[in-house]
Amino acid sequence: GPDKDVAFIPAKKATSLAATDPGRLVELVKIDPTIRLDMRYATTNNFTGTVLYSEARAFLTAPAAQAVVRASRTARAEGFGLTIFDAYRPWRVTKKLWDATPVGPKKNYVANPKRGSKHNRGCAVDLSLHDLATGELVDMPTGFDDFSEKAHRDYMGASAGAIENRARLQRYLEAEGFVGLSNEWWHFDFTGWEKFPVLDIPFDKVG
Ligand SMILES: C[C@@H](N)C(=O)N[C@H](C)C(=O)O
Ligand SMILES: [Zn+2]
Repeated sequence: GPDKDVAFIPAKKATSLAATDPGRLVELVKIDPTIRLDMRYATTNNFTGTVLYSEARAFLTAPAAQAVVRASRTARAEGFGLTIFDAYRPWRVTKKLWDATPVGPKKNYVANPKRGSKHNRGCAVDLSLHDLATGELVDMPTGFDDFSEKAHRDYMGASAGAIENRARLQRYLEAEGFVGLSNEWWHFDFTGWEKFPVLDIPFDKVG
């Protein structure tokens, strides 16, 4: 598990999240069926090249999930949909991602399992936008999990369209209480994440 001072709910305590607990994980598509999933860690199409999730499902704590739904509504009104790459991530998967990342600068793009990831708390989301008219993902400065400086939120070497789309995504999420991670244009943390424990509940035990 993570460091002793990190509040941690291991897999065997999965039932300790009551239905009324604000930290209870909510499945995004159940509260907004228009949200599209491209859960990359449920496929080999991710930086590890291995399947890390047995199911392609996106969960967040209730307040974070509701905030994503509000962002989705604003996006849709302007002709865009949300495509989710990752949301709640069990702690054991953060451990695997960390171990799969070589020592060096790429470690800056993955949370250290000793502290846990905000994804483990159901309070971080990785996502992009698709164009509702064409169904295509919009142009962004990089693909998901590009661990280079081109992924930085302030990287200005991308096309004007990609920079505009990155700003649009940031505007939708920041209006609803998320803060963008400086290194990764696709990653947003929900304000107040400190109040939620690091979880290691597998998807099939979330309920
Ligand atoms: C691995 C990448 N998708 C990611 O989520 N990075 C942040 C820093 C994390 O692991 O929490
Ligand atoms: Zn992330």
